Amino acid sequence: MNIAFIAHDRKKDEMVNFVTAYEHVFEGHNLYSTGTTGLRIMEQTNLNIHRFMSGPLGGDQQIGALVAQNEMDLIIFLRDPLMAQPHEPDIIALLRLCDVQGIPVATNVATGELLVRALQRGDFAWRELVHKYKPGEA
Ligand SMILES: O=C(CO)COP(=O)(O)O
Repeated sequence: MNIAFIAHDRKKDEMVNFVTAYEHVFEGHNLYSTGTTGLRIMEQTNLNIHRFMSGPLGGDQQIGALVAQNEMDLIIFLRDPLMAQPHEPDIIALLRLCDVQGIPVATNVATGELLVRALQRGDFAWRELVHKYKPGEA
């Protein structure tokens, strides 16, 4: 599965702890992140993550481009609900595209845990069908 990690600054420690706890689950998947989030996770784990630009510089939009193509299977996006972000429109756009494509997205650790356990159980197998039959393809 293609999985993306994104965390705002005051949520980065929480993200690192979360990914570390489930490192054994994530290690078998293709991992993506915004710039600084991915750096922090890679410093603390043995995971290999494809890092896009930092969020304020367009990283959310880069991940959004994969979502638009229905190529992202799961997004863990730990947003900071108590601090305004300069790139708020990019954040809203990414979440909107997740809803357009029906992509599972967790915006807090509690939901993240549920989705990761579902991933472990094989509940994401339907995404393989999505990858197989992309819109516009025969
Ligand atoms: O701002 C972000 C998401 O909106 C996260 O970006 P960084 O991972 O580069 O800090």
